[in-house]
Amino acid sequence: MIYTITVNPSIDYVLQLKNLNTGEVNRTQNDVKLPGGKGINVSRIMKELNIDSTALGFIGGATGSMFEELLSQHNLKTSFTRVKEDTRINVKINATEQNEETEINGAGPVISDDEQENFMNNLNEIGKGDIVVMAGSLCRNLNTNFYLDIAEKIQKQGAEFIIDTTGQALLDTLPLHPLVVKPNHHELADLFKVTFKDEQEIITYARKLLDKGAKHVLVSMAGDGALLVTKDKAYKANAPKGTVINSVGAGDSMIAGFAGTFMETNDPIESFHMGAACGSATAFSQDIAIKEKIDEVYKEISIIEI
Ligand SMILES: Nc1ncnc2c1ncn2[C@@H]1O[C@H](COP(=O)(O)OP(=O)(O)O)[C@@H](O)[C@H]1O
Ligand SMILES: O=P(O)(O)OC[C@H]1O[C@](O)(COP(=O)(O)O)[C@@H](O)[C@@H]1O
Repeated sequence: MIYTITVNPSIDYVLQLKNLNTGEVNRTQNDVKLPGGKGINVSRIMKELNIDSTALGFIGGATGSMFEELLSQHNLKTSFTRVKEDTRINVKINATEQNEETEINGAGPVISDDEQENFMNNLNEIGKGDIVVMAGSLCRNLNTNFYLDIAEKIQKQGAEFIIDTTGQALLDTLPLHPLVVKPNHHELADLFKVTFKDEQEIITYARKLLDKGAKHVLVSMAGDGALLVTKDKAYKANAPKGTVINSVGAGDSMIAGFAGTFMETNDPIESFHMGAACGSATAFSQDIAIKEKIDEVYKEISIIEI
């Protein structure tokens, strides 16, 4: 079984307007509320790929109830830990004529010690053969060790893990050998406080994550595609041409496609192909991609060794 952990889920409030003028009143042409958060998006893509997963995380308050209602139509297996404070609302602004996406993500609720303990106890059922995907930011008061504590616990119970987060929280878990990490190229540059001149430099820094313990490193590069880097080889997936509608969740979709396919095939290149297809298919969709779109985009992607 795959478990996804979204410590800090969100209601994604996606606003579409022609132009965003800061400091003025702006009116939307279209707006939708989606159940968001990185692990949630991973579970949703897995569902499209017909792979079973259980979504875990903290939800709370009236926004938490709304989140559950929004999620209910997706028929995911969930086992959330209820908390007192409100689930956050993340604002995503798509300015279509400016061709610009602006995101404002909330810090999330404060999680009490008891709530943290309930969450940890909920992980006791995870065991051998399971894969745990931990994704997204931590709620405002959680210690940066929180992911490390989870990784240590579920590894002792026999499970593998994948982590999609940034900064020190990511670096700390590398010695425990995550199955996959997927920084985007900006996050990878921030990790090492560098600026990349070209893809070869990206590959060099991706290999540093392998050296620190990651089993596979994907580097996503939005409209420029993605890289899969191994100790002695590197592969590139193209980003097919298409109309970008809402790229929120593209990275999560890539992880879901990679992890789900890897669990079934153990083949990193095929998994990379499916990951890239899921990422682009989501960028070309209003919401997280559906199966038909993923299949269509899959045919437009080639993986080449570089
Ligand atoms: N504009 C786009 N056109 C085509 N594919 C895209 C586009 N944006 C994202 N993708 C695909 O989705 C993947 C993940 O997107 P990216 O934006 O890099 O991740 P994140 O959301 O984590 O920053 C990319 O590597 C690419 O394969
Ligand atoms: O936990 P974070 O880093 O604040 O990100 C949360 C946001 O990430 C998303 O899961 C989208 O992630 P990506 O665009 O990086 O794939 C949104 O649904 C959510 O609002």
